[in-house]
Amino acid sequence: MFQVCVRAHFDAAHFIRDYDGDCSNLHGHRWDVEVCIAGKQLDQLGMLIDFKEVKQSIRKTLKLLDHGLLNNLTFFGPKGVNPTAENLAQFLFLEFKRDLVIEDKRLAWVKVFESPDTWAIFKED
Ligand SMILES: Nc1nc2c(c(=O)[nH]1)N=C([C@H](O)[C@H](O)COP(=O)(O)OP(=O)(O)OP(=O)(O)O)CN2
Ligand SMILES: [Zn+2]
Repeated sequence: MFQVCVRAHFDAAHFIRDYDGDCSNLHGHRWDVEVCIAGKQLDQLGMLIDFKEVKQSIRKTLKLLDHGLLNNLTFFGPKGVNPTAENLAQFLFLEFKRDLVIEDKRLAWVKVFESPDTWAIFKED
């Protein structure tokens, strides 16, 4: 089994509703995002998937979030879930899964770093 992973980042603000502490105030992060695709079969070039393909898809999605307020997205709005690293990892997983054409491969996991020392991972069971 191979895994091909790409890292990208974006900057965005958020606040965590009902949080007992500073994180309920509006503040920003540089969010680092890692996306990994898994599969068994390499192509004739020896690639599971071209890094370029993955980067294009990720950059397109992250551009929509860059310099924005995550709480403004419906997913993280008043009727949605809080924009924690965990929920952001799930949100991005669903976005990438919809956008990436990966045929015989699968989206293995998405990792979201809120800081160099703190991160969350979402993957399907
Ligand atoms: N499991 C999670 N815990 C927390 C999340 C999260 O997304 N998932 N988010 C936050 C806040 O967004 C906050 O910005 C980060 O808090 P913290 O790590 O405490 O940040 P500090 O810069 O204050 O860290 P120090 O090391 O204490 O300076 C909170 N928790
Ligand atoms: Zn935060």
